[in-house]
Amino acid sequence: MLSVRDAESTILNAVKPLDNQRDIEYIDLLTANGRILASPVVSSRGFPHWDHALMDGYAVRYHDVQHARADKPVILQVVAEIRTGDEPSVTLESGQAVRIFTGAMIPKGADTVIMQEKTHRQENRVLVFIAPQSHEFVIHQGEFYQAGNDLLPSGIVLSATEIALLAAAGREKVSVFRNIRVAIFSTGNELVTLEELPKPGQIFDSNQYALATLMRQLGAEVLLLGIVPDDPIALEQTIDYAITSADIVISTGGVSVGDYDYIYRTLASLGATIHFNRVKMRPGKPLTFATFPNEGLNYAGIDKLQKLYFGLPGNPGSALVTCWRFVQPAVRKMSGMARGWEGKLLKVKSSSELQSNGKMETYIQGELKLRNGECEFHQAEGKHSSANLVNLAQTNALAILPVGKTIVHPGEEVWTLMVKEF
Ligand SMILES: Nc1nc2c(c(=O)[nH]1)N[C@H]1C(S)=C(S)[C@@H](COP(=O)(O)OP(=O)(O)OC[C@H]3O[C@@H](n4cnc5c(N)ncnc54)[C@H](O)[C@@H]3O)O[C@H]1N2
Ligand code: MOO
Ligand SMILES: [Mg+2]
Repeated sequence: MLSVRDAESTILNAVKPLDNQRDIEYIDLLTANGRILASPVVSSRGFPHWDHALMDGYAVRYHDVQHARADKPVILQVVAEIRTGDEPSVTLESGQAVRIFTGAMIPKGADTVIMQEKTHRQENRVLVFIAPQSHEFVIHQGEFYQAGNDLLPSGIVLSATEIALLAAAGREKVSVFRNIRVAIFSTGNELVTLEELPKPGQIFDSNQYALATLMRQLGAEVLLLGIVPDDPIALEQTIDYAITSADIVISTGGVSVGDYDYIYRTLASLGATIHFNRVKMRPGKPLTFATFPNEGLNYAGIDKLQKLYFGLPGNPGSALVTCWRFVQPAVRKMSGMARGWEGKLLKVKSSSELQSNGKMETYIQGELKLRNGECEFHQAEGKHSSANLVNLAQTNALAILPVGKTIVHPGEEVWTLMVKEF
């Protein structure tokens, strides 16, 4: 059986990122939050654009004021005022000062700004009571960034700070990767939609809701294909449609060894390359991963990518854990993110005793909590079963017990996978 690490590398090796020429959109800056930059942004202006003042005060020549003292102020002639936004028309001569404001351009001849609190104004003269540092409160053109270099690299996720920088560079529109398209369906004769009333033996389909939510959080465009019965023909039709309509297909159920678990057989009959159908982990052992070559598929714009198929186990806990552990990194990589696809792993103290049979890499549901500024893992209190969605509702992290590890004592450190912000 494949280890979790090998399963992960098999998946990530199969993922080809979107193409930075073909798979792009040019969008308004205000709609770019969470999108991934498809090409580096270069600015033709440096940051800051001009030498400017960092304080309200007086622009001076350092040489004139270097010996100023409280008991021996230097007196300068105020020859002009430069308001923020004005282009200076004066050149400062020795013995002169210019009234200046935060953000205003420094006039030629000046090299230093003195805060107005350190001065005293007498009509058109200013008394300077303290010697500044040379170049104090002046920021120079290009000191943050020099024109022509990469201002932002491609492959980064845009958020408020990058969007602000793009605005500062005058970019109204930005080139980003298109959204990944993910098709999702549930399999199982026992499943009903939320509009139906479950008869004895039937349950509502919750997996599509879980997976659609997780995929949308990653910015994917979700195509919900509904509930498919445990029937090879219906499954074949759905999978065939799904792989021509999306970049990634996720199904739940039907991947174990039961007589009505048809996913493996259906994938094989459709000519998929099945990379694995068992992983040494709990929950999630029957996870199935396959790829479909791109030939013969003609969905406009996405026909050249290899399609990925994730057959997640039907148990709600297994479906979520395998999605967090494997599907999310794959989606991030395909989306064009340059790095940081893998889940966020955090080593913390466990406040609970954690147990495993030691045979499988075990993922234990629970919560990361801050206590006295330190992060701790608390095991979820309900019954631990991959069928227990109630337990999962407050889970924000999974503690990971590697193969061979049977117990983690309270106070001992354990690796956790963060699955929700907290
Ligand atoms: N003899 C064996 N039996 C099972 C094994 C095994 O190794 N030998 N593995 C177990 C493991 S581990 C898991 S996980 C499940 C996986 O089963 P399947 O992927 O085949 O899923 P189903 O049989 O279709 O369903 C399992 C379970 O999950 C419920 N389910 C399914 N879909 C949904 C949904 N969309 N929403 C909510 N709940 C769902 C379903 O009703 C079943 O209770 O197999 C074990 N068996
Ligand atoms: O390991 Mo299955 O994935 O019980 O739940
Ligand atoms: Mg089954």
